Amino acid sequence: MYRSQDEELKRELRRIVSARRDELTAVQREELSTRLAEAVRSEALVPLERRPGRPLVVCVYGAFRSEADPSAVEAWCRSRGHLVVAPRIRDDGEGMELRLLAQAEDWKPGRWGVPEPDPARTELYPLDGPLDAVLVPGLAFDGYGGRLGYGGGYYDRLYAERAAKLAAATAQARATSEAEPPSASAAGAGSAAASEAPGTLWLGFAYEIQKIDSRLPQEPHDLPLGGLATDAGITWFGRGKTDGAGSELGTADAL
Ligand SMILES: Nc1nc2c(c(=O)[nH]1)N(C=O)[C@@H](CNc1ccc(C(=O)N[C@@H](CCC(=O)O)C(=O)O)cc1)CN2
Ligand SMILES: Nc1ncnc2c1ncn2[C@@H]1O[C@H](COP(=O)(O)OP(=O)(O)OP(=O)(O)O)[C@@H](O)[C@H]1O
Repeated sequence: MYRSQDEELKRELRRIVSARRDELTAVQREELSTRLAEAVRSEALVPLERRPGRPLVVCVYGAFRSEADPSAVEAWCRSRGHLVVAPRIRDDGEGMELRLLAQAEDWKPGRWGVPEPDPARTELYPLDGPLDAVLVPGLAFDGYGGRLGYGGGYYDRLYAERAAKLAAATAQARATSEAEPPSASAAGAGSAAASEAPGTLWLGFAYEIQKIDSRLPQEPHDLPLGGLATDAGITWFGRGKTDGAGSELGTADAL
């Protein structure tokens, strides 16, 4: 079967970087994940706390295989009264939904053993609801916003579905406000777009050893990361890296 050069390269990189990650011992993974969580807290979330007049909403994931573990970020968010959400692969397998994780016990192993919010214990969170930061897992990252995942395209689709919903909500709010100016009721049912929430920070979350020097192949459907957090700190990737929820974020000076 025909396979493009990029697909071949991605396959090879997935193999190399996951092997490198698998070499970390459990103790090393824990130490590096602690450092990573500290970087995310101090360089991204604490600055974001200055922004909304509401608790932050932060999307984490449950680590599997030898992934960097965001559970310290999760615990910190709860201790500050912020909301924690996480993605779950929908029953149709075609995409992901977000669910509100009220407590650390709400995880359970899902498809492929990937931890996900237990659908029996957690509430759905609207895809176009306020979302301040999304920690994005991956196998390999470059220093230019490129990301390589397991190849399901799940995070790319989550980004695209949210952006489409936000765009629809914005169009709806605009149509309503044109119909009945300048009524406050035109704000449009509490969606992030209508409430003019600043954009969502899509932040890669990985060990420094997952960063590669060369540029990863990029495709139009790849989600635009605002930054990459590693145990060595956060690299920011310029402006306009949001899902369309409002003003741009993802540069340190925009925070
Ligand atoms: N913690 C975590 N959660 C996540 C992701 C992730 O990378 N990390 N994902 C990021 O998108 C999604 C899950 N994506 C995954 C995609 C493939 C496989 C997997 O095991 N694939 C098999 C091959 C399966 C096949 O080809 O049929 C394999 O690699 O052996 C696992 C997770 C959603 N949740
Ligand atoms: N917005 C989208 N709508 C439909 N399909 C998509 C979308 N984005 C990505 N895909 C599909 O997902 C597949 C995998 O994409 P890619 O190789 O970029 O995954 P990945 O980013 O490595 O994986 P993941 O996000 O699951 O970690 C591609 O075949 C692509 O067509």
